[in-house]
Amino acid sequence: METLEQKNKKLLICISDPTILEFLTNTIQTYFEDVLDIVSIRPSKLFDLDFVPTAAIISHRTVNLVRERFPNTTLILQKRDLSGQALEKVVSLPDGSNVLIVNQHMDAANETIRSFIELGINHINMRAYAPGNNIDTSQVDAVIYTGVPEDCPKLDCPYIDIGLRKISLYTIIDIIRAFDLPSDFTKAYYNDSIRLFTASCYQLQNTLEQANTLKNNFEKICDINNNITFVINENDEIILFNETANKYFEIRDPQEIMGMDYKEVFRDQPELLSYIAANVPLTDTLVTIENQKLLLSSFEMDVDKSQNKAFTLLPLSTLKKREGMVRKKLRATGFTAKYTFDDILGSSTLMERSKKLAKVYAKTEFPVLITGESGTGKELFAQSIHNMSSRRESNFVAINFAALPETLAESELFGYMEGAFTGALKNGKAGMFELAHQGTIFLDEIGDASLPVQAKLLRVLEEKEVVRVGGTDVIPVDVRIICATNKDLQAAIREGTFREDLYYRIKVLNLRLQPLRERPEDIMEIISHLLESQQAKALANLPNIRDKLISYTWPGNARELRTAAEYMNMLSSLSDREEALDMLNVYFENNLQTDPLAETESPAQTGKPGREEAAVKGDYIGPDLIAILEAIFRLQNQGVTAGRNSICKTQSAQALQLTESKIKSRLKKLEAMGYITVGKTKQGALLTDRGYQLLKQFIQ
Ligand SMILES: Nc1ncnc2c1ncn2[C@@H]1O[C@H](COP(=O)(O)OP(=O)(O)OP(=O)(O)O)[C@@H](O)[C@H]1O
Repeated sequence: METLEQKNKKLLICISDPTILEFLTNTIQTYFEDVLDIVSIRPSKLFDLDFVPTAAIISHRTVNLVRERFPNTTLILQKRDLSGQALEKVVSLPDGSNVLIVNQHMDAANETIRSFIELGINHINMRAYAPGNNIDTSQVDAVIYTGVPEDCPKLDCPYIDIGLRKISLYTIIDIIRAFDLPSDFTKAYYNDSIRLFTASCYQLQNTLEQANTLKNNFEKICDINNNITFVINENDEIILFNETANKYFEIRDPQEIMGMDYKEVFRDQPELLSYIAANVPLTDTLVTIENQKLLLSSFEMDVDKSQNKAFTLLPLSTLKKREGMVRKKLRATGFTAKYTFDDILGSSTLMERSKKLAKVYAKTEFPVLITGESGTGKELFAQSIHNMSSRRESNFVAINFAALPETLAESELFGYMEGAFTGALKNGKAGMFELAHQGTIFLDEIGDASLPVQAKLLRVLEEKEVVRVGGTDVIPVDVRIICATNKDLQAAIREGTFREDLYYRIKVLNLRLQPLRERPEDIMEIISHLLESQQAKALANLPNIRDKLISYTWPGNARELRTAAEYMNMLSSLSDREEALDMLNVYFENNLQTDPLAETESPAQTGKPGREEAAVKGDYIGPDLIAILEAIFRLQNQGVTAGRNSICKTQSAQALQLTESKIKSRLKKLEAMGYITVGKTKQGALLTDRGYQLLKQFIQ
């Protein structure tokens, strides 16, 4: 046996792949050519050698041959590493890609696969390939080769050259050991290989980066909702303190408090300290920190067996701001009144009077009941009243009882709690009354509300608070009520389908909108506004068309007028004028037949001193005259003499700011019109029958 001293300096390199053989030989020579006698050969030349090398660098393919030829020689299995760049290319392949690893020899290709796996590359499916090796290449997404493109099969996919791989540090160390060389020899190689080492850590580095990104994201998420957030671990140490918390507690160096005991950090906040120390679940618990009220909540964080606890603090002032913003958003999503009095067309005496009265109502907080046939503009008026009221900045929430199924009415109006019924939304839902808080709720077609719903509505109007379906908490609501109906509510009360007590609650102020047939002057004004072109306007003004429009009874009122206007707009675009006229006449014949009922109901036939009559005569009956008539009526009923002074003190006169001198002139006017008599003595003003009939039309 050779002793250590007797060792020769011969290092054999025996590899089948000529490219790798040359590459390995060059690399090993770079480091050892001064101290070792390096011989490199292909396996076929093995038996030509006439010396026994101390060590031999071999591959998986040549190991048996060399062992057989030189049984006492130290065998060093060549190991190579990948460069960082090569690794990056491989790592960036999409997950699950089918990849061919190509080398001139299968064992070398397999060795590359082994090194990839050792380096933690496991997101791709790798198969070895060498020229002449018959394997299925139909499902290949990428080909990886080592410097020799000729070895690769011709496929339609990306080719990645990872170049010749560097010799591994282990191989260098094995050579040093085999020849008992001083360890200094590793130094030169170490400098080079440190880069390789970094590459080998590529995956680890990536994972660390991902973890860091996740941590940063988490901290950002904690900041997004602007809640003060901090996390404490089981040793009472602060392990997270978000940006909002830093600002709120005025922490100059956030890093400094990481790992600090929370009792130290919050030493000046005894109330907060006691809540944290109590170790009980907290949900929106009210705490005071430096005279400011905040809501404190705690959350157990059962992550990876840790017993961390997160806390959030939300100042009430922030909560209020958010509530305001949510309300604004709700308004933006549909709870808005878009119409104002300027959108209400018609300047007939009756329409002017309705607008005047409604504008006065807008200044008050009283409930308004708007009555009138379908399409007379009840909702238009309701929206305009809201928009002129002090509540215009808040929601206008409209609910139509004719379209609201009985089963949904309660939950829609008053909201519900989570789990109140099958299909109830998680976290429950606010009802229309809550959404209208500080604004106006418009209860359209109130005459269609069922008796049980009427009972609940009455309760809300009286108590000014709601309780959600399935809940117990009482929620105060500050809402102005405007109701509308085209039904005769007094008849409904007689029939027992409408509650009398509710009727008096909602009808504090009454606005009766007249149908178009009672104010024919408005027809042409509204229709001309809706006609888009000059041709359409000219068409409408043709004498026979105009007569038809005015004499028609318009049971659908302005809504029907809109439809007629749309039809006329469409016809006016026809180039053949005669044809347009014919079609219009057909439309009138089919649709606009004078309603015989309306004619028998006309004021002339009923003998009533109707508003139409008054308007035609030029006797304008403004809201001030009606208010005075109403005041006289009420005083008369109370047995009080209706003089200037007593009328002036009534609610209706005060709402219109009528002075005694104004009242005096109006009393004269009413007397001249035959609606009142004014006694010369203490008797005061008295309603005539005519005056009573007129007033009845305004006050149901
Ligand atoms: N004076 C008016 N000027 C302009 N448009 C009007 C006028 N009156 C009503 N309209 C229009 O007619 C249509 C019906 O109006 P609105 O919905 O306010 O009537 P309504 O009395 O509430 O009807 P319904 O009782 O059927 O609900 C709307 O398109 C409205 O803009």
